[in-house]
Amino acid sequence: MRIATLGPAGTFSELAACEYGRQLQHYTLHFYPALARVLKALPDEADCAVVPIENIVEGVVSPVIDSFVKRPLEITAELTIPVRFSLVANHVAPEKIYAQFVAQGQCSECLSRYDVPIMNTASNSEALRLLQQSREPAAAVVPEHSLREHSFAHVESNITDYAHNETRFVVVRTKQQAEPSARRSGVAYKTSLLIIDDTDHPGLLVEHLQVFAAYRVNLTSLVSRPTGQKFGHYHFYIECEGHVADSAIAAALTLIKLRNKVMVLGSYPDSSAT
Ligand SMILES: O=C(O)C(=O)C[C@]1(C(=O)O)C=C[C@@H](O)C=C1
Repeated sequence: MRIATLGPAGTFSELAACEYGRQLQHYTLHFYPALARVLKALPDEADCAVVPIENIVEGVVSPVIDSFVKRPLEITAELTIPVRFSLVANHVAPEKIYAQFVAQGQCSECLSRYDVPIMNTASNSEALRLLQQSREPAAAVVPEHSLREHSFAHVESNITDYAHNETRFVVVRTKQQAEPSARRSGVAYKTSLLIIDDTDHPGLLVEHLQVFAAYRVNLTSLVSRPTGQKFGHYHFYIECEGHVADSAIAAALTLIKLRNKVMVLGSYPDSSAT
C-alpha cells in the first residue's frame, strides 16, 4: 500500500501514517511538501493519503477541508495522535521563528514571549530544515520527537499551550479507490459530509439543522468554509454520529438534498469510541 503524507520525514503526519500503516501487511510512505499536494497524489501516485483534519485547539485544518470541496474523496478511517512541540534555536536571542501554520496557533503563549517575526512553513519538518540552513539567529517550532535526533544551542521544551494537545488525522482515498464502507455490527461509526451552498437564503443553516434534529442525528462537528465566490456564502463541513446507511441519516440527507448539493465523504469507525 502506497501511503501519501506530509513531509519531509519527521512530521506528525509521518507518525500518523506509520500508525495506520502498522495495521496493514505492507506499506511504503511517500512524502509531499504541502497538504493539498498530498491529496493530489491520489490515485496515480498513492493508494491512500493520511492528512490532519482537526487539532483540538486550532480546529479544522482548512486546506484539507477545501480540497474535499474541490474533488470527491472518501474518508475511510480516522486516528488521533498526541502532539507536543519544542522551540529550538541556534542562538538564545533568535530574530525570527519558523513555525508551521497549524503549529503556530498551538504554541501561541511561548511565541508571543519572543516578540519576533513568525515565518510560516508548510510542515514542522520544513521549519526545522529552514532553521538548520539559517545563518542568522533563528528558532523553529518542532515536534518533541525531533529532539532525539538533533542538538541545538537553545531548547525550550514542551511549549504547547495545552498539555492535552492532540490532532485527528483521516485516511483518504478517491471514490474509485475506496471500497464501499460496509457497516459492521458493534462498531460505532461517524459520517463526514459537505453541504454545498448554492442557494443562500435566510434560515438555510437552521433548516438543515432542524432536519438533523428531527431525525435525532447527533452532529459532532460543524464548520463553515467560505466558498471564495462572494462574502456571506459558505459550504458546511459536518460530522455526525452513525453510518450513512443508518435509516435516520439516510432520511435526513434525502430531505437536505432537496435544497442543496450534499457530498458524503464517508462513514468510518469513530476513533473516540474505541
Ligand atoms: O507539520 C506536521 O508535522 C504535520 O504533520 C502537520 C500538522 C497539521 O497541519 O495539523 C499535524 C499535526 C499538528 O497539528 C501540526 C501540524
